[in-house]
Amino acid sequence: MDMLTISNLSLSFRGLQVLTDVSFEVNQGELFAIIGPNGAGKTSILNSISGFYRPNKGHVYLEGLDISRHPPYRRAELGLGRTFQNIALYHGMSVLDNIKLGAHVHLRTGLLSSLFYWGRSHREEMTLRKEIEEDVIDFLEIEAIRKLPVGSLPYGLQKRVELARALAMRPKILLMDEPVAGMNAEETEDMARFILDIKEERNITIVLIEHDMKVIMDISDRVLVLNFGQKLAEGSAEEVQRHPEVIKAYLGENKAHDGDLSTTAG
Ligand SMILES: Nc1ncnc2c1ncn2[C@@H]1O[C@H](COP(=O)(O)OP(=O)(O)OP(=O)(O)O)[C@@H](O)[C@H]1O
Repeated sequence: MDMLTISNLSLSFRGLQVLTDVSFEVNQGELFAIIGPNGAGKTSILNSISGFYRPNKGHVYLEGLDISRHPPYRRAELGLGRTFQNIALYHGMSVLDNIKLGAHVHLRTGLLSSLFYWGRSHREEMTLRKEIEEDVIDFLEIEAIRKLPVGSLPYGLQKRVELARALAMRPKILLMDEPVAGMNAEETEDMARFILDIKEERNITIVLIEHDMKVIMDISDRVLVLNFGQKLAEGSAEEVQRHPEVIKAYLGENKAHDGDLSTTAG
């Protein structure tokens, strides 16, 4: 079964058509990239998947379950994790406290049961919390900065902390909006390696928006190309790179005259 199915999604804002009949599937364990020119609707797709936007038409299925009407917090509980284009962290708080905000999604006991069974549930919660935090901190190699305020860290590390918080939610699928935007070459390389590790070692499905074509070529299994809110092409990075419509729309018309123009599904 697909991890994520997007079926005939259409979205508009006050007459502005942002997405038109977009459909695609993401397989379990896959790294699926969405690319396209500025304003093509990439972030709007992520927002529709995570529930921040309500599409006018279409459905979103997570492991076959129709979550189209679920609010964002419910989708997060079901395993949808998310990182943002602009870092969404509490800058005055420590790295560890920011990560804790992610881990709390998975605490089993609600407030009421905590009042009745405080001793046991509290201990369980603390153990679970600690396990998740330690695991994520270790995995992303941020042990040395755990006590520092996020605002004092260089940009690349802040992005890594944001990723840590998303992982602390134990997602089945992680939506990432431009994870390497604004990073220098070394930070980009580190982040690309962590994204691959998340997929390969943790078996987490990833949907990624990115403008950095080298990163796309290096790490993605499949690529969807959007243009003016519509699907233009879908295939391997190699395939979409050679697709004439993609070259025309996205990579620059001049390239349409070199090389192989063999096509893939559109
Ligand atoms: N909340 C909103 N209200 C009104 N218009 C919106 C809203 N969100 C997105 N749009 C519009 O939808 C279109 C697609 O925007 P979106 O951010 O999804 O594109 P994008 O492909 O992610 O662009 P970029 O690569 O520049 O981030 C744009 O014209 C944008 O102005």
